Amino acid sequence: MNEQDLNKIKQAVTMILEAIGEDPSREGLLDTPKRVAKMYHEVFEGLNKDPKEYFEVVFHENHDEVVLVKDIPFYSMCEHHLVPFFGVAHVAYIPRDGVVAGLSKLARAVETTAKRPQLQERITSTVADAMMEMLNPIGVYVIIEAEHMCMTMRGIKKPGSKTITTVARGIYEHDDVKRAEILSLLKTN
Ligand SMILES: Nc1nc2c(ncn2[C@@H]2O[C@H](COP(=O)(O)OP(=O)(O)OP(=O)(O)O)[C@@H](O)[C@H]2O)c(=O)[nH]1
Ligand SMILES: [Zn+2]
Repeated sequence: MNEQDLNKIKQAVTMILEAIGEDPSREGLLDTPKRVAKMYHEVFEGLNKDPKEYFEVVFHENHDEVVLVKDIPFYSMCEHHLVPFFGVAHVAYIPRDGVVAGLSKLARAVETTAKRPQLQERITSTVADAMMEMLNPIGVYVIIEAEHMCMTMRGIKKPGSKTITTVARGIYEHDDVKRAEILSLLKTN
């Protein structure tokens, strides 16, 4: 985000403050437009990145069973209301021909994908598709559990409600046993 874009956000935030009946020149709000611009720069920085990048470097290891990184925390912004939704992602895949990714890269792909105006379904499928394309694994299974603040603090107001999305690619699309394996691994501590 360049200086011009940051200024656009600052102006917009000043206008919002005016529109809600606040006084943007009072002491507590003086730096708010600048702070919000900085925050948007941070929470939307995934817009400039492609999660596929993280899978450009791979290792070769003779491992042909599941690799699961679970409970990856993430924060995102709902694209309809620009309020947060957050939770955990579980990313599983079965390498093909020993092509494995660094474990942190699975978490990085989730984080980068989440840092945009998003839908939970799209985060789930983007991560799965990036891994399918770059690692050509036997299969990928991504599960995301999240709480949407647009459903808790406003609107329908259902605090505690959780949304779970799953995306299965490759073998996971039609292999119930393989999917059940992941679900049972998610239950273990
Ligand atoms: N599918 C999907 N829907 C989402 C997600 N985040 C928020 N939503 C929904 O997006 C919808 C937007 O609906 P609209 O009717 O256009 O907006 P609204 O009047 O503010 O809707 P309410 O939340 O029902 O008050 C709502 O039903 C939200 O719950 C998401 O990640 N995936
Ligand atoms: Zn929303």
